[in-house]
Amino acid sequence: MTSPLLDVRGLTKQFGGVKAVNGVDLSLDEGEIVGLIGPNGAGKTTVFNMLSGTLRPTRGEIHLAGREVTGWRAHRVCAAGMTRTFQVVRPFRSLSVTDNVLVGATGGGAAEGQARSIAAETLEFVGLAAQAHRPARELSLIDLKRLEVARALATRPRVLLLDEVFAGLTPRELPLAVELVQAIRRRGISLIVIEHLMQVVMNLSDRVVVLNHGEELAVGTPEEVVENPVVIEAYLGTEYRDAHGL
Ligand SMILES: Nc1ncnc2c1ncn2[C@@H]1O[C@H](COP(=O)(O)OP(=O)(O)OP(=O)(O)O)[C@@H](O)[C@H]1O
Repeated sequence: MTSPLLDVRGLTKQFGGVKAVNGVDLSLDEGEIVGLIGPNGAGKTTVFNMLSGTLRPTRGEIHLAGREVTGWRAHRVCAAGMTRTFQVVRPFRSLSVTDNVLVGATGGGAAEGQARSIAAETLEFVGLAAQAHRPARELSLIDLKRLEVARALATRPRVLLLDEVFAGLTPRELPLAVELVQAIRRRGISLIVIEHLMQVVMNLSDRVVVLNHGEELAVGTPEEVVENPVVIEAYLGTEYRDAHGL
């Protein structure tokens, strides 16, 4: 049996007396999309912060493509092939769209000339080529989300961690964002997606991991998870069950 691309064991983060994340195991196979869900404060963002190197785990191990990367800083984790987007997008607002993506490309280790071609190709891929020269502050919300994804993609990751990229989008925009994530996977990139919108989680995920109070409450296919009484009780609520005839 081959080992997963990302293999996380016993991941724990303690803030003072609070265990924000407590002994979480997580795996991600090549080409897989895993949905990470759970109530507010469940520990999802803290998991991403530890995986991407912005927070050092209190305990646990993170293995990426066979290498242990536990406690590595973000730029090293990124160079090893894993990067994230942020829930609240934070581009350099006065820089052009292209220059924002160049920051990602050079951060991923590309030299100047190569970074330019990566940036141009990535903007084309996410549908922002026509906006390349505009300052980031002029973009609409969906285009800012595209830019956030482009910045992360330009580092050429094998694993991309998406933190609520769908939040705030209109019902007409959601399918476009879902299609973008599917296109990213078709490029051979594996993804973990934090998401509150169950419609999106159900559409995208091969597997879903449910966190609650920092611990893993359930893991399974989207269908298994939404029918799990423990998940309904802790997160989805009986309204969800009734609305979907479960
Ligand atoms: N830097 C920090 N210092 C202290 N406590 C923190 C810190 N970061 C997060 N926490 C706490 O850790 C817990 C998990 O928070 P986290 O943001 O990871 O949850 P989440 O599942 O991402 O929530 P949301 O869905 O609201 O984004 C919360 O109780 C939060 O208050």
